[in-house]
Amino acid sequence: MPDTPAAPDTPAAPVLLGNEPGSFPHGVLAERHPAIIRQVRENLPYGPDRRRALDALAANCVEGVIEPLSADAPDRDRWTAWGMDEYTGRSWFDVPWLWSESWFYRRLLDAVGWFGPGPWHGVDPFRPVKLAELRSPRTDEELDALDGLDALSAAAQADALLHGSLWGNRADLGFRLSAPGTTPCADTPPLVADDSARLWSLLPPDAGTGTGGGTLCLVADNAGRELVPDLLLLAHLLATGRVARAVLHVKPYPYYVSDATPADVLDALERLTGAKGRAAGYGRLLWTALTDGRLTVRAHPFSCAPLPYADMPDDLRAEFAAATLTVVKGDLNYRRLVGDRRWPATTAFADVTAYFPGPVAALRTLKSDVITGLDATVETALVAAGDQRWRTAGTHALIQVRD
Ligand SMILES: O=P(O)(O)OC[C@H]1O[C@](O)(CO)[C@@H](O)[C@@H]1O
Repeated sequence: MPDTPAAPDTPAAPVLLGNEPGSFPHGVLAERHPAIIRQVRENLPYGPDRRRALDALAANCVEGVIEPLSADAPDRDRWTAWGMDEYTGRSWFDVPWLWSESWFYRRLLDAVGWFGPGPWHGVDPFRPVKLAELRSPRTDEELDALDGLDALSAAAQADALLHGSLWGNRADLGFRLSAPGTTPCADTPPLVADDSARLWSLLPPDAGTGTGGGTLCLVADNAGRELVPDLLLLAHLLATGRVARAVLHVKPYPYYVSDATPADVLDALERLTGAKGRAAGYGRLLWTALTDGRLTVRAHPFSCAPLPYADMPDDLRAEFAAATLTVVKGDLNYRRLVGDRRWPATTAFADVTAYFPGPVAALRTLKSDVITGLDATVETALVAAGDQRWRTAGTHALIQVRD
């Protein structure tokens, strides 16, 4: 399988595995995945066959080994190219953590009958939790707060929407299964890196007016309370002429519990168009932009690949190369962007993303060990403030740009 180093000129750090008891990746494989299966079992009335399959997966993912997809699996060839044969027979804990996690979600879809011919074909096992979040009063509050933006300067409005999209990444349903009630850490500033000025310099107002304006790719992460502010940001960028077109990349199938799929985009859009005030206006703008082609939704198979973006296929590479800026959202996408490795925290973000075919920005709250691009002073302060939970608790965030 491909194993392109994220940055040919930077010595590659070791790839993260899940086989170290007590480590964060080990906890995800040993505890979070079984908890996700229990949640899926409770949230939909699956029949005995599906329940048996879920129980079998619960045992296999903790105690078993990787078993190949069935011969008639529609994506068997793709997974073969992504390393399935190489890892068959190995413990889930002994292969790259990134690979193992993606494999979990792929096998979960088998267990619930997503690909099968039966009644559960195409039914998102995470839909109940996604919808509950989208319909929650918290979402109403966030949409109502948008009307307060009118009192701000244009620059402050843009920053508010950028930060809404950034911190929306904390609303991750899988994450909350094992990190309930995390609160921002008062000891160190919540933003560990802030390249927002560089980001805005790449998207000047009105650069997108006329026919030759720029395209923004936004590689989305979670549905619901992250996707809503992502859409608001896109609407604002289109409305202010900072971009002429936007491409929203989502997952082709349910993944990492709350990751956004095309169906989730429609649900979020409905939430916006059904809202009041500025939110509704943005909803209508996005609806029109979808119909006239200024906004497109992509669900590329590689979006669910268990591999870093350094291994992206040529068609995706060409898309990102043509964009004025690609904004990559969330923790998992960050791991895939820089490579899921034990980088020293001060490793230059520009070095580990040098392979990326165009300007790229990461908007991420920190929910796993991987981190790059920190100033040494920031790292020292974070470490001095206590334990290493700043890396994983979602209390800190970053905006990093490589142009
Ligand atoms: O939704 P996000 O921001 O990608 O976070 C998902 C993260 O949750 C985990 O599943 C566990 O932290 C990570 O593997 C992953 O990076």
